[in-house]
This record gives sequence, structure tokens and C-alpha cells, in this order.
Amino acid sequence: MTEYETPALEIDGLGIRLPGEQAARPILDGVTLRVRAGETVGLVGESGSGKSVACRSVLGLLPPRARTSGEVRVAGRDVLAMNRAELAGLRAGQVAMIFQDPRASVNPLRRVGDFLTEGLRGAGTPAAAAENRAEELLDAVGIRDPRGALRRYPHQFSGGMLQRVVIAAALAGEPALLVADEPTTALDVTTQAEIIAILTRLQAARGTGMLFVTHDLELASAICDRVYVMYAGRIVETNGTDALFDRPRHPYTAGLLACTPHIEAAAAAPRPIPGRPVSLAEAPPGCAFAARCAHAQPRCSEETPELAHHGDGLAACHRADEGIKL
Ligand SMILES: Nc1ncnc2c1ncn2[C@@H]1O[C@H](COP(=O)(O)OP(=O)(O)OP(=O)(O)O)[C@@H](O)[C@H]1O
Repeated sequence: MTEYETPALEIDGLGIRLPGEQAARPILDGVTLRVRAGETVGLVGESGSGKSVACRSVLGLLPPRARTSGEVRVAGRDVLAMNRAELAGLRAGQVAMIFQDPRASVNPLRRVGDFLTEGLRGAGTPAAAAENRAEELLDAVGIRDPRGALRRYPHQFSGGMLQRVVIAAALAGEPALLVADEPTTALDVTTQAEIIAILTRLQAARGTGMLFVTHDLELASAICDRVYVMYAGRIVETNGTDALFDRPRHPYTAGLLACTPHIEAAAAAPRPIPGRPVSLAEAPPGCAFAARCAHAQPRCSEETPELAHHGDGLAACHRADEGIKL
């Protein structure tokens, strides 16, 4: 792409607070990320770091009374400023989301054909043309007998086959951006590999940008061009995938890699990160990771490190330039 092309996704300084029992709870702080056309960008981090909330913000799918600051633009359009009709148009066109559990994305009482054609029909495509298009899409995701599949109900498909249907539906509106939130976690290993292969092949062929959320660093290293690492509601490091995994600058990234035996070839056994992750609401002053970090100094518990340039990437660590062996 040229440098003038509009990115599929631009998130700038996104802050989100959700209503809590007493006061609003901060969930995300200053999240900035980009996905360019045709690029696969990973978002990784432990449970509760805010990955899903960040993804949902891209579709304007935040809980009622969520308070936001910053900007989220899909294909140049500001999502946080959209009204309901504009959001519905966005979800039918520019952006599609694939969730972990395909059964949560479909209505069990409606035929797969209705699910696949409703967006096309809503956009004015005549019934017969929408059905032909749905068949093509099912064929593209490797469903045999696409015409027969259109007449079937979701319970007549395995989880892996239904996730293919969901991917077909996601691609129906030719979106600029796909948001995939742990799309294979609920599937068995062989099916996972098939789904990833389909997703990456179709995304590359169509030039769609993809934001891919995963706990699985090995998978991220295999499919992502760039990766953002999230901890306690903030981006703590980002870089091209190879640079990030070869030379992490943030001890949290290094900790995640050390838990992943196939990536950390030298490690005989995976080494878990000590302690447990905190949410942004629980995070103490300073660096939220300091209490779990073997390299923390007094300054780390006092000043929150900014995300700043180190080497080719960005890292939010006071010691990122010291060349300490992580
Ligand atoms: N609807 C909601 N109402 C209140 N708090 C929420 C809601 N959804 C998420 N949260 C809180 O927001 C924080 C971030 O959650 P999120 O689900 O985005 O994390 P995650 O990184 O996606 O975790 P996981 O990998 O387990 O899905 C957590 O502290 C969670 O409790």
C-alpha cells in the first residue's frame, strides 16, 4: 500500500471506562494501534488485559453507559461518533467480527442461508443473486455442497464447519477490516489449523486488514505481520513480529515468550510469569507490571512509563534501552 492509503483501522489514544459498583472502572488507557489494508496484526496479552473490549470498540459494541475518549476509525470513519443506523451500516459493510464461539454468532432457529444472505438482502441484492453469492462464499471456505448447506440449521454443523460459515458471512460485505477474537480457541487442533489457513488465505486474497486477538504467541508468530502486546488495559510493546519475538524490549513480552516453549527454543520447560495479571482498575501507580517484573527498580513503581521508540518498535518500559538480558 502507499503511505497515503487510508488504514483499515486506526485507534488513537483510546480510553474506556465502564460503569462499576461505585465509580466508573477504567478498562483501557491510551490504546493506539493501526491495521493497514491486507495486514494481519496480532493483539496478545493475558486474560483481562482488555483485548476483547478493544476489539468490541471497533464495532461500536460497548456496554451501555461506557465512557470513551480518543478515536477509533475504520476505513477513515470515526466509529465512536456514529449513531445506531451508521453503526449497523458499518457492521454490514466495512468491518466484520469473528468470535471464539461460532454458535454465539448465529441464530439457532434460522437456516444458514438466511444468516448468510440477510446482509446482502439488506443492501438491496435480489434474493436469487444473494443466494448465489452465499453459495460462492460457502465454497470459498471449503463447505461441500454449498447449496444443501444453505437449507440446513446451525445445529447440523460441527463447530469447525460453523466457524467456516461465520467466516463466509463475515466476508459477504467485502469488509475493509476483519476483527477475529480468539477465533479458533474453542476448536480442536486440526480444525484450528484449517480455519486459520482459510482465514489468512481469504484475507490476503481480498486485501482485508485483520486484527487477530489471541493468547497463543506461537500462532501470532506464524500469521501476524506485526503484534501489539497488551497488559492491564495499555499497549506495553509493539513491533514487527520477527523483531518482537527475536528481541523483546518489555519484560512482559519476554515473560509471555518464556511461557511458550516452541518459540523459546532454548528453554527446556516453559517458565510461567510469577504472580497474576491485574486489570487497569486494580493497577498500582507506576508500571502495572512492576510487581511481577524481575527487573523492576524503585522508579518503576512511581512513574508510569510512556510507550516510546526503542529500536524498530515501541515499548513502555523505563529500562527498555539498557540492553538488559530479558
Ligand atoms: N461488560 C462488561 N462490564 C464490566 N466490565 C467488563 C465488561 N467486559 C469486560 N469487562 C472488564 O474489562 C476488563 C478487560 O476485559 P477483556 O474481556 O477485554 O479482557 P481480555 O484481554 O479480552 O481477556 P480474555 O483473554 O480473558 O478474553 C476486565 O477487567 C473485565 O472484567
